Amino acid sequence: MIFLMDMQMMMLDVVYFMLRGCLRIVMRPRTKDVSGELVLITGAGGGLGRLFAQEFVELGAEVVLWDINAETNEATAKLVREAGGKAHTYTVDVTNRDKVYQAADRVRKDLGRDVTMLVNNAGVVAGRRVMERDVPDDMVERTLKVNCHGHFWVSLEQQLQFITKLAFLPQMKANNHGHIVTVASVLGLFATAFVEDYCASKFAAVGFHESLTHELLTEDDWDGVKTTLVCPYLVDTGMFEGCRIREEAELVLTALEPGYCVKQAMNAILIDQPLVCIPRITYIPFIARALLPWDANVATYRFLGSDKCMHPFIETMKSKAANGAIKAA
Ligand SMILES: NC(=O)C1=CN([C@@H]2O[C@H](COP(=O)(O)OP(=O)(O)OC[C@H]3O[C@@H](n4cnc5c(N)ncnc54)[C@H](OP(=O)(O)O)[C@@H]3O)[C@@H](O)[C@H]2O)C=CC1
Ligand SMILES: CC1=C(/C=C/C(C)=C/C=C/C(C)=C/C=O)C(C)(C)CCC1
Repeated sequence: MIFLMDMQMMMLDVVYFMLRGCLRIVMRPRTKDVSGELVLITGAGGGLGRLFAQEFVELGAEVVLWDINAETNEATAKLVREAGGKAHTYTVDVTNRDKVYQAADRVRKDLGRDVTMLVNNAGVVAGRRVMERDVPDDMVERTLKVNCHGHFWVSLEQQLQFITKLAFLPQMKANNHGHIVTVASVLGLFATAFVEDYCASKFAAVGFHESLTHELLTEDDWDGVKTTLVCPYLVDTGMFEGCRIREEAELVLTALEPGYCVKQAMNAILIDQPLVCIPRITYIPFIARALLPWDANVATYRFLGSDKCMHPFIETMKSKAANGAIKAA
């Protein structure tokens, strides 16, 4: 009897959330206020990280900028300060667990408050063929460490703060709010050829986000801690320079402007949306991957030229390495 009642409730929930999802496409829910939040962004010196910092500051938040590259990180801080915002920079390699914990401690001591929002954005790509042994083993490991393990060290540290709040700081428990943003990729939802290491790291980041989200939902005391998974298609930041699909397909699916990508991600974050694929059309291959037979997906990938989309990217990286623009293996 209880089982049947539970099943009825579950089905009502399913219908309700499906209807709500449809309604949200036409009627945007209210956005939350992030002014006064302390937002930590990893990879803040890079294309998307910098824009995230500027967006949050524009909305009245204070930002803590982490990057392995002190110079680009400072450049982001300068832009933020010029816009009248508050930025605090820390040179941190997110793959170094101990250094991450030390930096988190320093942030807490320096600012006298806890980080309330975290954007796990730092990422790398080798841009060489793993299966051809063009990528040194330590570079494969680095991709996994930055794009996946880093999320653990940075988030766990922040998560521990939330737990500490709940255990030791009842007034903060009453506030019960926070947000963990995982910047993954559409390549964490469906894969393409020649980027095995990158796809593995992004699929792992998606798994990390999903499990964490489920975990936060198991405790009522944590229901104010939100999560958002950001899965962009190719963005014009230079990270995947040269990556191309079939010319005709590019008319529908062009590389994203970094500013557009971050604005879309912010829209999702501000309404506590758990997942956003940018642009929306990329939900189709995500769903198709699960619904269509494998060979049917392969046929569409071939037709769209997405099976070989990384060839020109790898060639670009090779010539960059040959010109000394990036470090060769
Ligand atoms: N560009 C694209 O097409 C897409 C990107 N993404 C994801 O978006 C995120 C941002 O990418 P994007 O802005 O384009 O890339 P960028 O290379 O411009 O930015 C990444 C930043 O992360 C920093 N970083 C690298 N390793 C570490 C580390 N160990 N610790 C701390 N910081 C580190 C980089 O420093 P340095 O420059 O010194 O390496 C850089 O400043 C990444 O996670 C990426 O995977 C997702 C979909 C598409
Ligand atoms: C595989 C694939 C496609 C191409 C995807 C590409 C080219 C993604 C590039 C993503 C990048 C660079 C992400 C970085 O994190 C299409 C055309 C959507 C069709 C479905 C299958």
